[in-house]
Amino acid sequence: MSAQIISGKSISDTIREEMRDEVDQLKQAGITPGLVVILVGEDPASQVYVRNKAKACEQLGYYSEVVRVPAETTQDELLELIKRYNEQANIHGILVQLPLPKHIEEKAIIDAIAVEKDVDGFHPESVGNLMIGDDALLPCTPSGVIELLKRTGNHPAGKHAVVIGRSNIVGKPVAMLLLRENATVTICHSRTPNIAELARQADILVVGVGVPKLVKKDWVKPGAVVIDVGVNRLPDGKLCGDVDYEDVLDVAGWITPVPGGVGPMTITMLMANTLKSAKRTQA
Ligand SMILES: Nc1nc(=O)c2c([nH]1)NC[C@@H]1CN(c3ccc(C(=O)N[C@@H](CCC(=O)O)C(=O)O)cc3)C=[N+]21
Ligand SMILES: [Mg+2]
Repeated sequence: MSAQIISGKSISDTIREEMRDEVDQLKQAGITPGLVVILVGEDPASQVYVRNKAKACEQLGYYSEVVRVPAETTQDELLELIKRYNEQANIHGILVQLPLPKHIEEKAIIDAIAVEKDVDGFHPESVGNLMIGDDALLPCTPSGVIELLKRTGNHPAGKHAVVIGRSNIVGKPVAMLLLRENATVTICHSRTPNIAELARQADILVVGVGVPKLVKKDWVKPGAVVIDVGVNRLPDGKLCGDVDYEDVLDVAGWITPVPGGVGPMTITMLMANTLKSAKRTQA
């Protein structure tokens, strides 16, 4: 038996279609959702994401700006730029593409973004609200993962979810969202001695560590749902996940491909967050 492929591309298209009415209504009320993406330096991988985000904005009729500043931009200059967009009423979401050049402290930048425009969900106040279950803009990749699960009928409630990775942008928030959905959650990381054994107990396995093809078929329980958050650029230019897709395909019950899995969902959730933020400005 071969796993069912979870098409993030197609689910993403569905969600964007579902959003269209809401966007149009808001625009008729005089509010066009606006997103600014700030790109520091010339990282070629970042360029692709930025282009995909701009495309999604165009498709949904958002106002979008892409601000490209040189890699030598100082922290103060970047803070000044953020301050400007914090105050700009036609902008509802601010995304500063990470990682930043070494001379800029990421925390200072994230902290400076107005929490109501924090469409990445990386601000400490957004993270805190997620943790206590209050209303918040949720981080895009983790909320995309939850959407993929729910929309394929793989509801997390009562399941054992194993998360490999503990980053602030993927592992920790996705674990918290799975918990909120009533899964039992295990978080594994580089110092976990028996990762394969724990992974094999997962009904839902979420992997986001940045190690190409780390997860092999003997890490996966037959029939499990495998969500691959990895986006690794191989030397040949091809994109590859943290899961050995070919190897895992005939043991998993469900699997996300890379590309075409979690990636498009990240962008769609960014669009959803921007819409949510824009709607909140309505009287
Ligand atoms: N502040 C910030 N927020 C982010 O959300 C953020 C970031 N910084 N830095 C970089 C990572 C990475 N990321 C991706 C988004 C979309 C795809 C995506 O659309 N991937 C497509 C293919 C893209 C391609 O072909 O290269 C896919 O998987 O099918 C991938 C990766 C957002 N990130
Ligand atoms: Mg994001």
